[in-house]
Amino acid sequence: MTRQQLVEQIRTKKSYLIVGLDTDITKIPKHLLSTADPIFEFNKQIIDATRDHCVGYKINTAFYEALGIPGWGAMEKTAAYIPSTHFKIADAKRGDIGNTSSQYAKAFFETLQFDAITVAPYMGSDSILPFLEYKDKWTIVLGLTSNTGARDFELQKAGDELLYEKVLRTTAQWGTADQLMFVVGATQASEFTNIRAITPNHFYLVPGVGAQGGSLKDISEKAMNKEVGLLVNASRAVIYASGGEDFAVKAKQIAAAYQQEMAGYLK
Ligand SMILES: O=C(O)c1cc(=O)[nH]c(=O)n1[C@@H]1O[C@H](COP(=O)(O)O)[C@@H](O)[C@H]1O
Repeated sequence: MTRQQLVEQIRTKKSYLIVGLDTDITKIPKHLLSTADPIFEFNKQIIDATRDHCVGYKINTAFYEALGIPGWGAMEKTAAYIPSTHFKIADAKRGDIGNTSSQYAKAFFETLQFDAITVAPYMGSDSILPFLEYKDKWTIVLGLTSNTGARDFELQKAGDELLYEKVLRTTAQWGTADQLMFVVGATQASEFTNIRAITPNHFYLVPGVGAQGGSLKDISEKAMNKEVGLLVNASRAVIYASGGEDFAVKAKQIAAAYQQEMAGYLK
């Protein structure tokens, strides 16, 4: 999906919501456990219920990998079920020596046909460049993450700047804003203005609203650019809005509420 298509979809729907499919077999409603593929069945109903309110889905691969082959199967089926109109993110946080990253890129961009993948920048340029060779796909580099551990490295000084600032400035040179995004945690409000100043044109994938307590208002007011430039993810707050048989109805209500709030922030 091109940047222009993404922006158009956001403008049309008045939403920059990404629904996170962090589907945990221990948290899905019990009545689904007797179906042939409970994880896929849950995702399918969540997608059907929320698709009008969001612009994409983020599959957190950990929840699928944890289940072995059945989990991988559910991920493949879910990825194929996501409508082609929607942005499809593999939240896999990969990155390794070059020839290994090439295989990760092939797995997620070609075999599973995701539009985007999250990658960790710690190993440097040769670990990221194989993803960026796919010019029509999106590489989403961890910038400033939402977790408390962001203080351990990302918010430490690296010379005369913070490590995350160095990551943003350096990786922004490796690809264009048409193929590179950054993860910016919604919980890191004090840094939003600075981050936008360093990377004025990039899209951000913003996790951390909902269950982690980040503010949709803060990120929207401080980091939106003229092309919106934000994809805000909510996982648990949407998909586990109810643990009962009405889970999809409740997920739709929460997704619609995010959409409505987002519509108010769009310039
Ligand atoms: O890359 C991510 O998506 C990510 C980066 C980050 O800094 N923080 C973060 O929470 N995430 C992911 O975003 C999702 C957040 O889930 P909820 O807190 O349930 O909305 C999970 O899939 C996390 O793995």
